[in-house]
Amino acid sequence: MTTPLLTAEGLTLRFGAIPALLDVAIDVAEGEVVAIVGESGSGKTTLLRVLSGLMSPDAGTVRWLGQDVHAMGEAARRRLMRTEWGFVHQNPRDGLRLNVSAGGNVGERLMAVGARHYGNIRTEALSWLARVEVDAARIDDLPRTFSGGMQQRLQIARTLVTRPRLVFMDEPTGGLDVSVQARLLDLIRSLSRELGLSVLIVTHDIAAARLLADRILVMRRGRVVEQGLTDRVLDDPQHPYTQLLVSSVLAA
Ligand SMILES: Nc1ncnc2c1ncn2[C@@H]1O[C@H](COP(=O)(O)OP(=O)(O)OP(=O)(O)O)[C@@H](O)[C@H]1O
Repeated sequence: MTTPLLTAEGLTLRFGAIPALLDVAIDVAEGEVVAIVGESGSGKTTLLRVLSGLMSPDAGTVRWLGQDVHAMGEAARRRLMRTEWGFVHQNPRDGLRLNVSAGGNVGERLMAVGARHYGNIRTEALSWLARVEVDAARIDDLPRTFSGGMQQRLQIARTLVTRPRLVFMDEPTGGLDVSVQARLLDLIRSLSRELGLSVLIVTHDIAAARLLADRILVMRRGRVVEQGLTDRVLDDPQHPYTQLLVSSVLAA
């Protein structure tokens, strides 16, 4: 078995009386897509924030290649965010710079990891715009003139251009039209396979989890109530809550 890139155990975090995370364990292997599903308020976003070091747990550890994420210090964590990790936010405005051109949004990430040659940066930005199906003619336009789906595809290009090993995605298709969602999910699936990315995706959309994920974790009230290979969890759910979740999708 390959050594996991990210491992976490015993994660517990309370907001006052609210237990957002209770003894959560998770790991993500190289090239693996793991979906975290569950109802609103079950702790999915909090888990993503704790795993990516944005928030400290009351108890438990998170390790990246064996290194304690919460003990490594802000500078080292920021470096990880620029290099080996990527983050795709639900709202593209949280992941893009709206007053910078589309090409600039992609190019400045390359500059942040040391690229200096303007021609090469522009060529790479153009190639990434093509990969995420944004018309090359829009390279100098500001993202605010883009549709929601285009902004999200641009955010993906900006995130992936530096070839991270692990990408955290928080409801990346939330708030988009159904047809736009489907196209975006296909894009995420093909890029993650092509690049051998590890992805940790939070979603309340079971269909999205089925399409993308190798493994699923089901959360409820801060706990992981069930986890396993995607087909096993969705076709033969063991926990009553997962059964409810799956049957409510089938009934919809
Ligand atoms: N900063 C905070 N202060 C107080 N309570 C919080 C805070 N962040 C989250 N919570 C609470 O912790 C619990 C888990 O929230 P979280 O956002 O992680 O759930 P979620 O599964 O991501 O929900 P959603 O799908 O609606 O985004 C909820 O009860 C929420 O109200």
